[in-house]
Amino acid sequence: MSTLAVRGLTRRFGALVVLDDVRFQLDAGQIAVVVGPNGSGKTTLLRCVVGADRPDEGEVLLDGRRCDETDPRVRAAVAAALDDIDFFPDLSVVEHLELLAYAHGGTAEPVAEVLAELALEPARDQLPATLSSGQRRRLALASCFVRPRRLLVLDEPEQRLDVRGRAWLAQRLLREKAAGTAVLMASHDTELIDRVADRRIEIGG
Ligand SMILES: Nc1ncnc2c1ncn2[C@@H]1O[C@H](COP(=O)(O)OP(=O)(O)OP(=O)(O)O)[C@@H](O)[C@H]1O
Repeated sequence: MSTLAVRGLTRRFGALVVLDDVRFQLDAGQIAVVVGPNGSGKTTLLRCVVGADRPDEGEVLLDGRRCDETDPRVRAAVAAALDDIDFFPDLSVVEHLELLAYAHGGTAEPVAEVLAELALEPARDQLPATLSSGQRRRLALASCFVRPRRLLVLDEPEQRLDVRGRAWLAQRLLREKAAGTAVLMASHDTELIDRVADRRIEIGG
């Protein structure tokens, strides 16, 4: 059974049909990259997959069950970094990561490594309001990697990463794949896509 199955997904905003009968499957250890021009609906597709937006038609199945973000099993399995990440204003970087790890049934063990990988160690005790936009993006990514996950959903994870960060990202995604995580991501970075993608899901254009 596929980790993720998307069937007949359609999303309209007024007269604008953004997603039109999108369908695909994603197995454990596969990386699928959603590609398409600006405004083609990549973010909308990812939002529908994680339950942050509701499709007008179609369904999203996780392990054969309808994906509902209020289902604890779904929330335990899906780690996502989309655009709209909010942080608790009074928790530091390291406190966020530890909280997320524990909240999803993990331990704080991965936190030190993830802080180092994402160059967040110097900011570990800062509050979110004091972070640069790049550090906020990296904290959003870090939030996915400190917790248990079987499906990872990332919206343009290359954004605001420098050359070293992008090299790290490719390696990290390949490690996710090797560990059996299913990865669904949107990206405009052709080099990254060529390195990691098992499959391209083309929408729009
Ligand atoms: N809540 C909304 N209400 C109305 N229109 C919306 C809404 N969300 C998205 N859209 C429209 O849907 C289209 C697809 O947007 P989306 O953000 O999914 O594209 P994208 O492929 O991720 O774009 P980009 O590559 O620029 O990030 C755009 O025309 C956008 O304006």
